[in-house]
Amino acid sequence: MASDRSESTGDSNGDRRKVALITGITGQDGSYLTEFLLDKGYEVHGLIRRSSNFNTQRVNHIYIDPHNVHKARMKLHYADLTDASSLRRWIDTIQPDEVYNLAAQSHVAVSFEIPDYTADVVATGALRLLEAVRSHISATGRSNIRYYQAGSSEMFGSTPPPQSESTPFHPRSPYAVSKCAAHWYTVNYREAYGIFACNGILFNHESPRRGENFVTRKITRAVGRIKIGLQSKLFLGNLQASRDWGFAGDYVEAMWMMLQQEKPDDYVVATEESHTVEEFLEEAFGYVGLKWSDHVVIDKRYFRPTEVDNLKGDSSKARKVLGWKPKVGFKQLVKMMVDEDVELAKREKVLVDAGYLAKASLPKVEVRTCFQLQNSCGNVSANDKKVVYRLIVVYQADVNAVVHGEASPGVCVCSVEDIKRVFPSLVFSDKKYPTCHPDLPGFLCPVMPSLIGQYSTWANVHQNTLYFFPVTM
Ligand SMILES: C[C@H]1O[C@H](OP(=O)(O)OP(=O)(O)OC[C@H]2O[C@@H](n3cnc4c(=O)[nH]c(N)nc43)[C@H](O)[C@@H]2O)[C@@H](O)[C@@H](O)C1=O
Repeated sequence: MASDRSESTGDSNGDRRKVALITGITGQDGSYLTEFLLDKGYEVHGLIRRSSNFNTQRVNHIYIDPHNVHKARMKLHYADLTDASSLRRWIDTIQPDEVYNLAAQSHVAVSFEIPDYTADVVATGALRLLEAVRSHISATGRSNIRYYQAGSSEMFGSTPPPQSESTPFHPRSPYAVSKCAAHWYTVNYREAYGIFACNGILFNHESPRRGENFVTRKITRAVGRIKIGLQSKLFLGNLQASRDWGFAGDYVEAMWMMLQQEKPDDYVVATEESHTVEEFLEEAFGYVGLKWSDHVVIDKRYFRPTEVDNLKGDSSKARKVLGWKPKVGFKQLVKMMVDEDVELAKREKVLVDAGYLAKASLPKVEVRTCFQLQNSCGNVSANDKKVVYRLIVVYQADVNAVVHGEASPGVCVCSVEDIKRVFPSLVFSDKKYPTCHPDLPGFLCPVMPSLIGQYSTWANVHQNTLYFFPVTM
């Protein structure tokens, strides 16, 4: 994996290539920036974290066997923002012209769960990298090295829009506080040591490569799977939060532009348009002819202890000084993501239909009527016209993942259609297992929460078992 820069830093004319070092190269932005820099003729080195699973999916299409030194202009090295010695060693070895610090624990909600780690990587990690650059310059005299720090609109937090470079920060999560620290470390190293260091304050930027637990991708993945019949419900948190969503491919160009200026500075990068999560839903589901309200269920677990309500950037400085502007608008971005995720769902469907995905992710399912449960509603006759039957699934996390597109164990109530979609091989006999009343509304019948509370405490309710319960109308 490792190599130094001396093997391949010249192009075919013998001119020295520019060399970039990227932390976070395996992420969404890292992959787009790598493609962008390779197109510009750079040699790109990426620092990656050791993981027992391969985590390089987003750059695999760029990777060329490093034994082919003339072609392999992207190289990967093991390092970690929590390991100062690895950062200094790779900067000394690679001798980059430009350093892009894109690595982070970047999930805002997760930062409430692992605040210490988030601060270590996002805040102190940036400090370690700046310090590695500073000490490298001091040891080698290579003072032309340029540093880019990935800042975030989350730093503005509760400060009302529009937000520009002069808007005060009011961070609302451990992630955002850590990004503020990284921002000010960068300013301080610029002022204290004269390092060419820039902060890009990027508003939300999305793409088909976005991680699947950020809200836009979570929505477009679900739209694809719902459209293809692999999923029926989507669980989300606060739909009223508003974000300025742009296309990640456009934003990496702004990062590079900042480092090509005469003087280092800080820039807001944004589309200057803001939409709520609900508007994103409307656009994404509407694009494939679905109604989001038929599928979305609000789940409190996705609400954050402190929310950022409204982000809308003022990127006039970047537009004026850098000459940057976004090429992809909101509708085009949603369309691009949904199109890709419908294709992805089609590929998943092939595996499900061939029995491969189902084998891996679905346990065997048993079907029972409530009459088979001890002390249950055996006194209700299946022929009683006042009684309609609901299907209750008691399931494990992996079945749940298919039913809901989420992953937590529990009890859920769904329609027979949902169950048929999830378990296509189940045979439903009207005689043996009565189906739901056709007029029964929606997904969760109003009487069902009490039933769930009642039955889920039963000792003899089995996992991976479908139960029919009678509901008196
Ligand atoms: C610029 C900034 O951009 C990103 O941070 P984010 O804005 O928190 O992004 P997100 O997609 O996680 O949430 C957007 C909004 O959507 C709401 N929301 C509702 N329901 C769900 C939900 O189910 N999941 C998620 N993730 N969010 C949900 C959630 O409460 C929030 O208001 C990161 O790249 C970050 O690294 C960064 O720097």
